[in-house]
Amino acid sequence: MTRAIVLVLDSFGIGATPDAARFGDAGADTLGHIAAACARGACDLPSGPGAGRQGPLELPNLARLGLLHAHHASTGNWAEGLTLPDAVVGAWGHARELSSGKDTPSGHWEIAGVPVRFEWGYFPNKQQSFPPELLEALVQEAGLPGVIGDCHASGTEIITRLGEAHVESGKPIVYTSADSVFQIAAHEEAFGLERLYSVCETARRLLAPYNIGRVIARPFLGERAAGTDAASFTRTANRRDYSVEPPAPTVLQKLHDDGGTVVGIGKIADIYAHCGITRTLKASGHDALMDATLAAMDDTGAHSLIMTNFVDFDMVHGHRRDVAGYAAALEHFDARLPELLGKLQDDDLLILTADHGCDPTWTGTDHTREHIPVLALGAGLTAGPLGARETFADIGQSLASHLGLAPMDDGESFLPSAASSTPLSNATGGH
Ligand SMILES: O=P(O)(O)O[C@H]1O[C@H](CO)[C@@H](O)[C@H]1O
Ligand SMILES: [Mn+2]
Ligand SMILES: [Mn+2]
Repeated sequence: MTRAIVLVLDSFGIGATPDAARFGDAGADTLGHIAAACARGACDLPSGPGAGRQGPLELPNLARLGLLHAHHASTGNWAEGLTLPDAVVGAWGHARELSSGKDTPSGHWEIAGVPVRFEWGYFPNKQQSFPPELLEALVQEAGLPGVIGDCHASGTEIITRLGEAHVESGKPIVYTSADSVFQIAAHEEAFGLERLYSVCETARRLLAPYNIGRVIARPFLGERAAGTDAASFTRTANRRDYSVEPPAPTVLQKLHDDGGTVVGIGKIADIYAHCGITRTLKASGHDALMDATLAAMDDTGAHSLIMTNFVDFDMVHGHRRDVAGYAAALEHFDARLPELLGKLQDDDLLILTADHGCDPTWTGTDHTREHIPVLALGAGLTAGPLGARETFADIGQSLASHLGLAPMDDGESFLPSAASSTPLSNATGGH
């Protein structure tokens, strides 16, 4: 009953990579800087989302899997204020990225054994970011009255700034970031959700010559409150990503082609451009994503991969530079981990990891080039260090080995060559 469960904590970096300076990210450390802010009392949340969180960061279950040791190996520092576990039960390490970008598809594809060795196209951070001929073609082919935006922006800031102009004019808001991305924001009701998706599909087609990784639909709702100047626009859960296909078959594709089952939860199917996905479970919010993961563990049989992307760390907290919210989300995720550990079966391999960093204390609103944690349990692994991994693809190679697939072209497996028969129930103390 060989299964693998991969949880991607989107943007949960554990310290800058050796090449971070090239990205302006030398010194970035998502976990370390959140921990430091919590330790100095800067992340107390008396009310609102995450209410009740206060003081030093507490991640006892992730710490037992080796998170703090992995962060220490990555940065040379112990994350401030966290309690070291009595015993580490997992195999832990940190990995650097071979891919040229620090974006979500690159990170996920490399985790699945396929690094991105080519350079993506990017749009410059200047007044008019997009080529005029591209926007003209989009307006023409999608039958739009025009577009507004045309710049680098944070998605929440730009709808606050331009939401009303969009609703009044019917012109969608187009913007980008340090990622290889073309994002389109539009009001779900005033503009229409299906119409927004259709405009995104047109954009996806027109962007082919520009080598852009993703088009993202960013629907929102809200209005200007009557009699005031305050407009409140909020993004909805109906975001949709239109990624190009991975440059080579990922371990998901290989498992799928081998007759296995690949369950993609949350954004996973979109990120892999629906390549190699057997079943998609959509869910919004970390609780629903965790619930869907637990349900999938209950009803997914042998020769399978369950992969979940926990997007709110990145989308709701990292890009918003919301340090306290990120801390609360981590603690909430940690508190739910025992439920998942309790469902592991003896032949399961569990991997917790990330796809890039998004240090909420860093300048700007973009991702940060960081090591990712590699926390693994099962498949004959013994508790202890996996060392500094040269590529995220070591995860994909380990998955291929665990699932009995032909080796991937990249990456080195960290599983013991002949998996020992140490049952998971012994390693986790009964979980
Ligand atoms: O600011 P928002 O719209 O959340 O966008 C962020 O999310 C996108 C995907 O990670 C990135 O391109 C970044 O710009
Ligand atoms: Mn991401
Ligand atoms: Mn992001």
